[in-house]
Amino acid sequence: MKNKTFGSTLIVAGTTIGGGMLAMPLTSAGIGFGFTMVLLVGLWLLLCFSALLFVELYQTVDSDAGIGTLAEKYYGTFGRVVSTAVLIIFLYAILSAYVSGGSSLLAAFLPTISDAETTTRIAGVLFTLLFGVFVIVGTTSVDAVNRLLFTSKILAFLLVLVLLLPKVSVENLLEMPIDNALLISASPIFFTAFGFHGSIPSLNKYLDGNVKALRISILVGTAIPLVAYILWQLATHGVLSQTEFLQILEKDPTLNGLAEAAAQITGSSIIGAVVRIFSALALITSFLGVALGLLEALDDLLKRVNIQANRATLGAMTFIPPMLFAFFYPQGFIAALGYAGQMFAFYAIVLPIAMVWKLRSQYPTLAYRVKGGKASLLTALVIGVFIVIVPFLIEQGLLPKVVG
Ligand SMILES: N[C@@H](Cc1ccccc1)C(=O)O
Repeated sequence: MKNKTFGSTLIVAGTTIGGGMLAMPLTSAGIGFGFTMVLLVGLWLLLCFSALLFVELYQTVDSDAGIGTLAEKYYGTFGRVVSTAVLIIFLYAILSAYVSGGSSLLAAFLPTISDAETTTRIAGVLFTLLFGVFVIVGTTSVDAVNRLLFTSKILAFLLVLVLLLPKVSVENLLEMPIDNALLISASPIFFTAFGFHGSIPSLNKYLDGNVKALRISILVGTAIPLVAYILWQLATHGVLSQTEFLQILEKDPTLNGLAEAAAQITGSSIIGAVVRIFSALALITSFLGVALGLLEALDDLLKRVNIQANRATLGAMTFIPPMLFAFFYPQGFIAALGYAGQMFAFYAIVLPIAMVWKLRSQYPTLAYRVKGGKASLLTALVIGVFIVIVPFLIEQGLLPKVVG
């Protein structure tokens, strides 16, 4: 595959732009466009910074090391166990969510087999097999199919923008938050929307530990979602007034509600279909990146206990649990997803900061070091930990509720 840096950039962007993007406009309905921009840029900085910390860390280990191996290097067996558990549970939970989303999408195109539930289960197996194969074959094949799917996703998105942007009114964009605290309540959703960090080890391996290439992939690969999110918020906030937006939320606080409203306002009958195509592609490209990260996290774990599993076995371990979960115990992964923000914040913010803290005293002269010194490490840590607490504050009634 030619130009792996380009491919890796698209895998970062493809994994990042997923379900989070679809939830964002509903979550920020009461915030107004201006303040939503502040949230977007701030969280992009935070998550891009933490991803670059992994680049710094990878200078000190083999290019095929997983996050567990990194954690063991700096925090011993305890580090390995905690980070592996958190990472794997998180990736299983969101992969289950993607399998379940993918199965209902695909089921709509299949004839009914026996009954609706069986059809959905069969669709889930087909969906997983269809896209899982690329993951099992390897990063090169994920790169190839992701280029195609990501390009289609961007085209669908551009079409949505073409339909919506002419209807944007500046007045809508200038609306202020109905409650400033909503900005904080919305932060966990925006935070995970910039997530892709479980896939960094796979990409580092794919790029043979090339620091510059990984850095570029992360910088450009997260800048693409930032631009897409800004345009998406511009379109949705600009087309709907805050009152209209909040009314939709009361009626149907899902993507369907949003697509419906957009269809009414633009008078376009195809917008609903285009939004749905876009969301299917968002789901598939995220599925690919997350599954790749999970497969290699399992590989890293097995190697540690001296088991050399081939990719087919790793594939079975990656895909069978989410399928079973999605079909037989959906409550289980929904419960796990409830803690997605916390698990994600742990392995994507707290863990790399803790590791880099040690790394900088052990290796003071490494070629690449993320700018900002201790002050930015501490600031990122405080913000990361605070975001973890937000859902609890909402539960306690100390912060207003948002949809997401
Ligand atoms: N950013 C992804 C979610 C995700 C978070 C963390 C890692 C991988 C994926 C989405 O919006 O759907």
